[in-house]
Amino acid sequence: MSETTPPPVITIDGPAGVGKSTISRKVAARLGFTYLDTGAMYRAAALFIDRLGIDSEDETALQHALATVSIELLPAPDEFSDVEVVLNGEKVGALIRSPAMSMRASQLSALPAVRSRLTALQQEWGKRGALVAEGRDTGTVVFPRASYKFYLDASPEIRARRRALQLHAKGEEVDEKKLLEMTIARDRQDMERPIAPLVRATDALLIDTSDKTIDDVLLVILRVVESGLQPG
Ligand SMILES: Nc1ncnc2c1ncn2[C@@H]1O[C@H](COP(=O)(O)OP(=O)(O)O)[C@@H](O)[C@H]1O
Ligand SMILES: Nc1ccn([C@@H]2O[C@H](COP(=O)(O)OP(=O)(O)O)[C@@H](O)[C@H]2O)c(=O)n1
Repeated sequence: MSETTPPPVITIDGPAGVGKSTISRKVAARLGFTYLDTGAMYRAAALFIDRLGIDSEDETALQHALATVSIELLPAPDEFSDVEVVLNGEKVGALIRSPAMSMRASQLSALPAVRSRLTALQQEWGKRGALVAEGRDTGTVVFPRASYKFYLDASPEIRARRRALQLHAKGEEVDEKKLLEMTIARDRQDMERPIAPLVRATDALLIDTSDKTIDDVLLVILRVVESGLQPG
């Protein structure tokens, strides 16, 4: 029996607010790949669990509930917008993007039942076509054999500032000091969890975006991908 080659996958991981979504959307648009926002799936799962009021310690109840949950990602209308997230038929985009939901998603994403279900759903996406996947563990756990892997980084201060500007542009009130504290706390939580922690894959290219524009970062990634230099 002949094995078919899986579609190509590019992974882009990194801490909160570093530019993963912005860059991934652009890379996907340039290459004609599908953009997979795995963080949006963790956010939707957190909302789902909280709405049901499941005890997060109850692994069996979590597994049972998550077995049938439907989390769809609809393509963003343009390369500047977030993907629309449909949770069991309901559009929940506006509900899952708040700083409070970011923290909640981070807490619940440490649970084994949540990780195993979402990882499986993400790997299904990988079978359907070429992907740019972004999150925390896309290069380490979800797609360890990805064709190209990138890890974006920048100081917490720079990331909190970018996030503050982003929320401000949406007309939201922002306490930048609090945002910085939350960014640091969330990174620590994501990096210190035992399962699929945020860590650079040994074969991922590290890009420090602190002094780079969005276009600079895009160019670095496209150069690597188009030159075919990074082995999968
Ligand atoms: N290199 C960069 N320079 C300046 N701003 C950036 C850069 N990369 C991303 N941004 C901005 O930072 C904010 C957060 O980016 P986003 O892509 O949402 O991060 P993430 O998906 O990693 O949380 C957005 O407003 C985005 O436009
Ligand atoms: N592959 C992923 C993606 C997100 N997550 C979790 O989901 C949370 C929200 O992810 P996100 O990518 O939407 O967050 P931002 O980086 O956009 O702020 C993270 O803080 C992680 O705890 C994860 O555990 N694994």
